[in-house]
Amino acid sequence: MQTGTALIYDEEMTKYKLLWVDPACKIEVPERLTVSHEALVKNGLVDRCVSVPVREATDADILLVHSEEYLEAVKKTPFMTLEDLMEFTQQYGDVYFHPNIYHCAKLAAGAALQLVDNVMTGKVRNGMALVRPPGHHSMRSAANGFCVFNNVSIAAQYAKQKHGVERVLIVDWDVHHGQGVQYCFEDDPSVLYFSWHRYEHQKFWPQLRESDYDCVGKAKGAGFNINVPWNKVGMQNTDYLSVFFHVLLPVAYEFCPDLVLVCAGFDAAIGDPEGEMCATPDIFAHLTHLLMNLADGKVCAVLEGGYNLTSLAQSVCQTFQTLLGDPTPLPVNLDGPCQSALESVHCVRSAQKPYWSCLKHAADLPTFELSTKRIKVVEEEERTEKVEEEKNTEEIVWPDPPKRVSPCVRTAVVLPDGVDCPDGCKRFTDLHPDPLLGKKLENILKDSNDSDALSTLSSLTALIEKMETNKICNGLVLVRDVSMAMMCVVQHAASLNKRALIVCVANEAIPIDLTDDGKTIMVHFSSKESEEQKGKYYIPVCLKKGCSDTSGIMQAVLGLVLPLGYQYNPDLVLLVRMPDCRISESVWQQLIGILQGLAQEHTLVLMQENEKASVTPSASTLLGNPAPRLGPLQGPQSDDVEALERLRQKLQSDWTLLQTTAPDSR
Ligand SMILES: NCCCNCCCCCC(=O)CS
Ligand SMILES: [Zn+2]
Repeated sequence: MQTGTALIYDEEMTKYKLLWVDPACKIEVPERLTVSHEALVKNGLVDRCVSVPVREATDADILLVHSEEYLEAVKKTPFMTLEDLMEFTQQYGDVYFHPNIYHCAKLAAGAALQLVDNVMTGKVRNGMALVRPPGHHSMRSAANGFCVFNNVSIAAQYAKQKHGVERVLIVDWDVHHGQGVQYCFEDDPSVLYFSWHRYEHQKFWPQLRESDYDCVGKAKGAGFNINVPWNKVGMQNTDYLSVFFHVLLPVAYEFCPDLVLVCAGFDAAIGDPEGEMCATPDIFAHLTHLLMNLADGKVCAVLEGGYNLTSLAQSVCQTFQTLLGDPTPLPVNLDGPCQSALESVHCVRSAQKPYWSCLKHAADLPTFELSTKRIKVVEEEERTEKVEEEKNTEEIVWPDPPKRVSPCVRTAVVLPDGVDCPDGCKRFTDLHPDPLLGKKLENILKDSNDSDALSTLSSLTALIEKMETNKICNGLVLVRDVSMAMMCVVQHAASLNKRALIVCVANEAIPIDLTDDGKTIMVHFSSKESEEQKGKYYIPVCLKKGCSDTSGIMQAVLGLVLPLGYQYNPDLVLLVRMPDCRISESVWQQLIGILQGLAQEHTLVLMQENEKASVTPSASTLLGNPAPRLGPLQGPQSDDVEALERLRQKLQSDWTLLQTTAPDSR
């Protein structure tokens, strides 16, 4: 299995800067790279990465995206006087040139290509390039928004041409719309471009009509361009996650990319003068994690924006730690998305509905949107350049991201004799069995002197305690009686006052009486409608075709289990696979991989002891290896979707992160 995270950085890219007065450009400073790299050094992350050298992009590389006349023009800048540089700059918007910027722009693009080469040839699993100048605003024949060459667009074309990549997903989490990327691929169905961006109904830079949610791509590329406008500032972690759960991830899994490129701009983080958002740096740990089970883990992040040097450095470290496989931090107290974010999610899903089967049941455009659409057209004429007032975001403070310590044992296993311990795992036995355990579990144990059941259960309970004290990250346990073991875990977690999220894949309904006390929440996948409607903590997901229905499961995991799980914020995730369920191995691995974003990766996998064939694949994913791709997903069954939507309607007043439509409260 491929491992290793590439870090691509060269201090040469710090050797250009603004040589004259220009308020719009003064935030793009060399210190952006130095503080990021220094933070990586300070946190011991550079030593854990594979350092890959930069290279200069060749003319041929650059001509994959840019025109010859533009390249020839930029080639002249190293020999220009200051006056010439200022005059040359005038023809473009919100960008500046410098005698050394052409060299640095070739290195920035070349760094992205080095990253693609190393990931595609399997020298590393994933990585990030720390570069400047950024790229996503530059266009075929124009520099723009601090960008000279479109680093990520060049990397996408290069990956297709040199490595035969057929489908590239570009996730642009920078707070600005990468219009240069959109223009490059808007009629290209092999490159799915996703961007969220501060928009404020076209009042925010670059004030383009084509940045709105209804610009979905052109001709064959229709549906392969996804714009999520933020029409207000102050967006928080929950707003970002809501868009990943209800827009990006369902489409990304349906698209099933061979490669994921990230326009990793951190001006979307709190404290940034451009974005003026409120999402904290640790959110990038989760956004990165949520992409790492796509494309067999082939994720290449390339730095774009990010102008608050504190939040930039913290966000870069959060991203690298997740690429390296460190446990994600707890997603603390997420409330639901704000009204404006919800409207954007609603509008994007309805605009993309014709193109993606995962969205075929999405709601239509909210009525108010149709009316404001006309109003917006009217405002078009009135649009005036907003006067740039100095943003005093320097005063904003936020807590340091939590330490993310990897337990010394990543994956512990409790297996019957005769089942080998998978490489990288540690066989676990309870060294100090609790003599009273039989008594404590008598309500669960049918036969309290069933010695090996008792020993398994005591290992199970001891394993949970080792996870809760962060000695062990996650675990895999094979038992004879899965239901009984599950009840034991539920009871033990409750006794430790730990909140458990249980995801149970079965075929039949299972005998379990969950106390509705909120200490445990269970999502139960089965092929049978469960007659009793239990409280808000027991969520039956019925799939007509049962757990063999890949797209049905994935639709529910991404659109229901993830939002629920992130909002519930458990200390422990228990994944239970009932013997009768027919889930496919790779879907099971996706489930394990995706849900590791919760509970600081304290995932406990519970299976029947005869599922020996599943031990190695389950352990592989628990060890942090990416789950295998599922292939492009078909649409889920209509009646399953309708059942899921009924469930959403019922739950979303309690679990607001489940919402996908804005109440028509205009
Ligand atoms: N004429 C009004 C100026 C408005 N500011 C422009 C800032 C461009 C930002 C580009 C960027 O951050 C790349 S990620
Ligand atoms: Zn930006």
